[in-house]
Amino acid sequence: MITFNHVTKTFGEGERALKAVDDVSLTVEKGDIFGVIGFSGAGKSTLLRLVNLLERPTEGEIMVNERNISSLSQVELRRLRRRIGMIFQQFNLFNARTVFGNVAYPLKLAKVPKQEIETKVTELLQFVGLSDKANHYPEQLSGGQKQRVGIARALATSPDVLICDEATSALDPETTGEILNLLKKVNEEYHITILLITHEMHVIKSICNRVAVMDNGRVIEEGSVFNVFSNPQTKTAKNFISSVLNDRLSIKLLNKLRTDHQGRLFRLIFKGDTTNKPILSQVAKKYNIDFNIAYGSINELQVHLLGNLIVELIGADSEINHVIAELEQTIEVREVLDHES
Ligand SMILES: Nc1ncnc2c1ncn2[C@@H]1O[C@H](COP(=O)(O)OP(=O)(O)OP(=O)(O)O)[C@@H](O)[C@H]1O
Repeated sequence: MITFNHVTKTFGEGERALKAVDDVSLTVEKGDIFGVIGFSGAGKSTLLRLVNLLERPTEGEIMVNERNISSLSQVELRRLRRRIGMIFQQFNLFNARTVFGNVAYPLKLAKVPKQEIETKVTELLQFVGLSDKANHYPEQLSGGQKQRVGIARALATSPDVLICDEATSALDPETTGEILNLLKKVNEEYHITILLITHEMHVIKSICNRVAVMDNGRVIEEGSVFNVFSNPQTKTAKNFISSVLNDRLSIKLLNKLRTDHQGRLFRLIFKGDTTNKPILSQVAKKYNIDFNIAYGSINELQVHLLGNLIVELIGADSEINHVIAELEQTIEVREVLDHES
């Protein structure tokens, strides 16, 4: 649906040239909720702005619905922009227009007949839960309500894609949850593909099925949320992920575990089906060793579970080695050393 093919965006020239987006290739499939995560300055906003040509790529091509958007005429570009709704961190509502007027605005621009506008806006306000606020002005609304108006307005032209620029960053955690649920509903009920950028991993964990991690303009990791979360390759991805999975130990806790547990410590990672099998107790019985659970966490990632246990294995070294070899056939096992990378 959206493909970036070796896309680079350079700002400035000569010594001052800066590659905000650097040789990015990725594909957002129809139906995805695709999240791009990165620290401030990683290039996320620029990447998003390239999709509707608010920025033009310096190199590479961007395909939307199999058409290279750089070759579109002005008329085609306007049509494309109607197929791509956008919502913003600061909502960008018109303060002088009512909630109804804000949502109706893109339809008025498209010269849709008045009666149709009335029907569409009424439907959308009901969808976002703001039917009773139609005649209110933005300043009378909470942040979450403003973002609901932003979402209704973005949906007015019945887009195929919704792009979200840090849509929940200005909201408190509870309201963030409500807006994320609403975005999921947009994806499921209106079948709209969503491309979002965020610096908060819990946003990715809550609603995305695919994720790309950006650093210094480059995509350094990309894949299904489950695969990237359960097997991150880069330090940046590991840091983002541990912030939500709660699976890394602080040095302080690790030292305490070392003092409390004299045996060897192992981290066991259970993915998918292995989370509900008594793998550990079966192997421990077979080799006559004891185990002590020192730490554990379990996370739900879409329909999959990802479990993390740190266990102390107590017994003869030769038996422990057998246990590890057998566990490794079904789950991931790592000995916990003095610090974890
Ligand atoms: N119009 C511009 N002119 C010059 N440099 C720019 C321009 N827009 C962005 N940049 C630079 O490109 C880099 C990437 O910026 P971008 O806003 O895309 O990052 P980001 O990941 O979205 O960060 P943030 O979350 O802080 O917005 C930054 O170094 C930024 O200063």
